[in-house]
Amino acid sequence: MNDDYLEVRGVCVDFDGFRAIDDVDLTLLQGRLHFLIGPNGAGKTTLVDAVTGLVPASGLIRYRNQDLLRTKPHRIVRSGIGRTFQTATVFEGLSVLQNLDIAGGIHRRAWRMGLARRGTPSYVEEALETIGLTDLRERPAGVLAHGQKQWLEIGMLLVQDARVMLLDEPVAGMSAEEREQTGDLLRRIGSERTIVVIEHDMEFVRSYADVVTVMHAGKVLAEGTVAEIQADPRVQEVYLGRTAEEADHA
Ligand SMILES: Nc1ncnc2c1ncn2[C@@H]1O[C@H](COP(=O)(O)OP(=O)(O)OP(=O)(O)O)[C@@H](O)[C@H]1O
Repeated sequence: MNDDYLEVRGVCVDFDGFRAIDDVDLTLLQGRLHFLIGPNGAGKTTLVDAVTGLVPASGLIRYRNQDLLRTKPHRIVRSGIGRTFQTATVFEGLSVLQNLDIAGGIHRRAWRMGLARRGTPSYVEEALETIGLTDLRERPAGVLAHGQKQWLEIGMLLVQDARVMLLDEPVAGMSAEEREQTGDLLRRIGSERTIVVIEHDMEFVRSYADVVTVMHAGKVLAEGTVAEIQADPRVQEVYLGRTAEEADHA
């Protein structure tokens, strides 16, 4: 196996004596769409916070032989790990292109020099193309549709050259069409990246997940394909049971 995977071993996060993440093990492989599901409060966002250095954690989180628990958040970004949050964090008053400029800060010098001579650098053009916003590049991000803002955020990770993308509920609030476009986008960019999606939308999980990890009360309850997860009685009890029942009545 190459070293392009994220390894989580025995990770714990405590908040004033409350154990929000409890001895979590995960191996996130490149080229698979990995989904993290579980009831509210299961610890999904906190786990992503631990990987990106936003909360202190114990245990081991390693990417490309780098120990992330001993790495500062901005260096974690530089080492190729990017994330989105539940609410979009684009700069609404700035254009799509300016948002990508800011996100590509690691490359900024090269771009500034390049801009004077050659216009928009190729990696920004590629990101615009990939997220489908080429024609909207001069638009203020604030006027974009909800789905387009989420795609811009993903574009911002692309220009950062994030090899690992941790996406917190990227399709929340999207129309069915936007969800499908997002799923296709994740498939395209996921073939050469490690992508982890926190998601509540089970229809979306069923359509796009290669691997699903179910969290409950800070622990990994189960891991497998959608079919394996759905057949697991422990998962049905804490989480999918409710969803499956709802699906039966739908
Ligand atoms: N900064 C914090 N201080 C104290 N407790 C926290 C903090 N952040 C999260 N928690 C608690 O940790 C637990 C896990 O929260 P987390 O947000 O990671 O869950 P989640 O699975 O992402 O839930 P949701 O699906 O609702 O987003 C919850 O009980 C939450 O209240």
